[in-house]
Amino acid sequence: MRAAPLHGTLYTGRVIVTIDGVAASGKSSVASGVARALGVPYVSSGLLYRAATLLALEAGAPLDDARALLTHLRAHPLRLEALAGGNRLWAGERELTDELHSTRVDQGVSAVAALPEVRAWVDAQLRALPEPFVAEGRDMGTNVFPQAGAKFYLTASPRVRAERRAQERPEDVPAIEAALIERDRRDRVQSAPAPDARVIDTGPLSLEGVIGTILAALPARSA
Ligand SMILES: Nc1ncnc2c1ncn2[C@@H]1O[C@H](COP(=O)(O)OP(=O)(O)O)[C@@H](O)[C@H]1O
Ligand SMILES: Nc1ccn([C@@H]2O[C@H](COP(=O)(O)OP(=O)(O)O)[C@@H](O)[C@H]2O)c(=O)n1
Repeated sequence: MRAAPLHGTLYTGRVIVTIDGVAASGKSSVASGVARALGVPYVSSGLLYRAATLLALEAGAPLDDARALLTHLRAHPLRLEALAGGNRLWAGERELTDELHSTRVDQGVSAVAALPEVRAWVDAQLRALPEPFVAEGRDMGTNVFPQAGAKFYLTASPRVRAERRAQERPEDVPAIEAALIERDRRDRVQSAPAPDARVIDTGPLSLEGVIGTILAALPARSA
């Protein structure tokens, strides 16, 4: 059953929406907008993979060495602050948020995210967060929160995504597009729409249009 948008309504007690999708498809911007409309936080799972990658790069640890990475993560506990307006990521007293979207983290993160031990570690962090929230990433609707009441998967062409990302990165559009295509390839194993997810091509839509499409598609209580 389709129901009216729920602006301002506070759901209680469970994960209500998962928003997965390819790189730079709009997941965090859309998740933030949906979460604010619903009056709940959103959770950016990619920040945990990015933080693990940054710490490994800083330590000079090989990005395919799961044991070294987990030792490092245990020594530097990470904390995801799931604010509706924008997530923040801390390692102890140090805030990492502004360092997590660099080109070197972009390039390394898929290798770190491919390690099953790291994925299990991230999943445990996410499942420990207090519900309700909107969760965004690659496998929120498939692996981490399969019980979610409403699931979405965002796509857009590589060129559209690169043009958007070019507003946020120092590289030019063709370089960003090539890097996005490569990251999509490396992420393919951990990124597929859940069978019950609604796929939305964000290319022809505005940010507000995507948020509105999701809000309009939510069931009355995400039951
Ligand atoms: N129609 C749209 N849908 C989603 N994001 C859009 C749209 N148009 C522009 N954007 C912009 O695209 C950029 C990338 O979005 P972001 O939320 O960072 O994506 P992701 O979390 O998937 O990497 C942001 O600057 C966002 O505002
Ligand atoms: N649930 C998730 C979220 C992110 N990731 C990994 O983390 C990387 C960064 O994700 P992100 O959502 O922060 O960044 P964008 O891909 O949106 O730029 C992805 O390229 C994946 O390798 C994942 O494997 N599973």
